Amino acid sequence: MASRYSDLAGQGVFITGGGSGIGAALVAGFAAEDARVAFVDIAEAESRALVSDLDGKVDHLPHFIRADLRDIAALRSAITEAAAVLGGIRVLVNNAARDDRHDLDTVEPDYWDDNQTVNLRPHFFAAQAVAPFMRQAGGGAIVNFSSIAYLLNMGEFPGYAAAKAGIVGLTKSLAGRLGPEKIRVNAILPGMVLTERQKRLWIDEAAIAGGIERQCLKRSLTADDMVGPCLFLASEASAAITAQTLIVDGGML
Ligand SMILES: NC(=O)c1ccc[n+]([C@@H]2O[C@H](COP(=O)([O-])OP(=O)(O)OC[C@H]3O[C@@H](n4cnc5c(N)ncnc54)[C@H](O)[C@@H]3O)[C@@H](O)[C@H]2O)c1
Repeated sequence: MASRYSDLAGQGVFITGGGSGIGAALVAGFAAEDARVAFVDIAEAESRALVSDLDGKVDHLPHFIRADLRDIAALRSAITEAAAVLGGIRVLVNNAARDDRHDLDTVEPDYWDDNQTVNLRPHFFAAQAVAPFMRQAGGGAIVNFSSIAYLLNMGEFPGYAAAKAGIVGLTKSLAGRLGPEKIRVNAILPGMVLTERQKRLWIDEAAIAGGIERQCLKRSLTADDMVGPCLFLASEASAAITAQTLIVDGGML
């Protein structure tokens, strides 16, 4: 892939949930810009396969760290390790999530807490942990993955939807706090993106057809469709953009 954002070359980039789905496309996309990438995931086999697959194709081979984002100590230690390996961190992409379906009538407090511990809490603590490295670098960019799902009144995942709405509030608050230090914070709201997990668990042919029917663009979105918008928000091409949400849904909303 031709380099589109040359200022990203050599920059340290930390991505959560980079082992599969959109995260894997982001790892490959930043690496293709010659960025130095580290990513965390719990999916070890997929993460190691991704690194092997990129071997020989990119200048800086991405660095995988196994870490469960529910464990904040492990997340902090992964960010410290990444900064040492990459020579600093200038970009954070909070991508990981778990969109498990759950029913209003049966959710218990433990489930709710665990859901937020994956879908919202790490976003704050990753930002807190990368901020010192971004200050050292003279600035940085944080991209948080939210979702259009919280705008669609979907009843099957209230905890996930609440977290995705929370990410937008978090994005705006962090942008206010970190803007004076030249750290920009924005959110991407993907639409229906056909990752392997989505196809395996939730999206059948009828759902795909229904989604395309609602979109202006009459094709399915792929993980690669999220890469350009994320590179843009990470790069100096968007130097004056912060506290914003970018909807990437093929025109569904
Ligand atoms: N796919 C879509 O249609 C869609 C739509 C809207 C928003 N999004 C958002 O885009 C982002 C990526 O979505 P995706 O579809 O690629 O998801 P995915 O489930 O395919 O991948 C998420 C990755 O995060 C990892 N992960 C999950 N829990 C983790 C944990 N506790 N610790 C470390 N890693 C963990 C998984 O192993 C996986 O590699 C998410 O924030 C999601 O909410 C996706």
